[in-house]
Parts: sequence; structure tokens; C-alpha cells
Amino acid sequence: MSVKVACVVKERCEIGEGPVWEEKEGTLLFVDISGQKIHRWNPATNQKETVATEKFVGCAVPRRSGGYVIGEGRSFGALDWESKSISTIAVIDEDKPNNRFNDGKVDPAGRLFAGTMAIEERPTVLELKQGSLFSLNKDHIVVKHFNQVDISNGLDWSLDHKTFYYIDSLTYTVEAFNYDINTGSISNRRMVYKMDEGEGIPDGMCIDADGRLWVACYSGGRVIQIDPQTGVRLQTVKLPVDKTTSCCFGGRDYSDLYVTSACKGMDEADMAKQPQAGCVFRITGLGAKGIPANSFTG
Ligand SMILES: O=C(O)[C@H](O)[C@@H](O)[C@H](O)[C@H](O)CO
Ligand SMILES: [Zn+2]
Repeated sequence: MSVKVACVVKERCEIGEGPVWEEKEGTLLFVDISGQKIHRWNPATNQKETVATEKFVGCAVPRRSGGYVIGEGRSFGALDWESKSISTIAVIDEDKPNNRFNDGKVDPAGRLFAGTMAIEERPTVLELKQGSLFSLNKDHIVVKHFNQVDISNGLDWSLDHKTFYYIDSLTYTVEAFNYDINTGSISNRRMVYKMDEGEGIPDGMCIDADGRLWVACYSGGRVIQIDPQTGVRLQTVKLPVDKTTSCCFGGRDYSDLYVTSACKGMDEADMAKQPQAGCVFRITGLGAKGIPANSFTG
């Protein structure tokens, strides 16, 4: 089997992010952060539905009771897809009006973890150490886990739920914490992977069914597979765009890797060289599979 990369969603996002495969519907949910949109694309029909948000939207995740929970501006919100209406669940970073939510994901117990960052002047140019990592539980109680984050980004949990993996992009590393699935608390922060020269900035990530991490490399034009146990990179897959932002497995058997990308900050000459910047790609033939996404409980 050979690895193939195809551009599948050809309408460009400014900052495509946060892909989530919804198994029941067979659809891919993803956000356009600065484009202020949430998209839901059906690969079988190539139909795409879109909900516009009022602020930058960092993440959107399925909710067990229906609809979605989103991280928009400095709020966790509830989105009803049919009416396209959004109501506020909780506000965070009230002392930091220039902050916004970035990437988020639901843990195996149904809590939403999502982090913040200062709004960028342009890609990667922002006030540093302004972000924090938060979680929202089923009772809508918000926990702040730590602060001093530059760009809160990719996250996922190990298959045994005992480890939480996390990326603060400008550290150029992937980190791990011990995870207590009963309480949702994290401890014992350590580095598991340091980006190599030329790999770019670590952005979104997801775990595969063998416990390896797939990391989208912003300004690296690639996704890499790393073994968090050994810190070794196992595979590199290059894409035809530099600003690869995040990835998730989906499709039949979870064997397709969907990769989002961005074009924000590119000028006309850059766009001419990379006309697919901002599109969503599908990588097949990887010989790896993903696991189903968790839904927010409550
Ligand atoms: O996609 C994200 O997570 C951020 O919101 C983006 O702004 C870029 O990725 C960032 O500039 C590089 O890390
Ligand atoms: Zn990201």
C-alpha cells in the first residue's frame, strides 16, 4: 500500500483547524479560526454545511446531548446546529481581553480541554505567555490547569488514559503529563519529543490505535508520526502546503488521516506557489488507524 495525499475540501480556510470525525454521520467537523466558521463536510456527498461564529473559533466538539460545544473568543459555548444558534456556557480569561481560545479536545471521560493564546498580530507573532489550559466538565465547572502558555495547541490522551499529551507550539516540543481520568487532573510535566531542524512548529495532533502521535507541523508542510515512549519519529508525510495545522483519523475503519491547513499571512506570490493552502487533505495508505473521537458529556 502506498501513501497518497489528496486535496478533498477545496474551499480555502484562513486557519483550518480542529478536525473531528463524526462516525454516526460519516462527516468531518472542522473550524476556520479567523474565518469565524464551523464547517461540517460529508465526503460521500461532498456537501458542506457551515455555521458562522461572531468571534474567532478555536475548536468545536460533538456533545452527547446533541449539538456541539465550542471555544469561541474567551467563551465556552453551546451550538445548536439546526438553528445555528450559540449560547454561552462559561467565560474564561476575564483579565485578558486580548486572549482567545485555540485548539481543544474531549477527554475519554467527556470533559472538554481547550487552551488559550493572545490574538496574533500575524501568524506566530503575539504577546507571549498569555495563554492557559482549561477544562470544562459536565457540570460546566471550569478548571484552569496551568498558565504561561504561548500558543496552546494539540492535545490527546494515551490509549490507557493515564497520559495526557500537549503542545505549546512555541516550545517546539510535544509534552506529556500523568493523567487522572477520575478527576481530570494532570501532573508530572515532561518533554517527549523535540522538533527537528526544518520540521516547523508543532500544531494540532492526534493519537493512533497503536498509541503513536500524529503531529501536524505548521510551516513544516508535513505530518509526522512519533512514538511518545521513545521520542523517536517513525514517519514523515509531506503535503503540498506549508501551513499544515491539525489532523484526525476518520473514514471507514479510521484509516484515513484528515489534515487541515491555513493560508492566513500568505501573500499573492505565496498563494500562487501553494494554491491549495487552507484546504483539507486526506492521507490514505498510512498503515495506521485512529480511534473514535469522544463527545462532551453534559
Ligand atoms: O492553528 C493554530 O493553532 C493557531 O491558531 C494558528 O494561528 C497557527 O497554528 C499558529 O500561528 C502557529 O502555531
Ligand atoms: Zn492549532
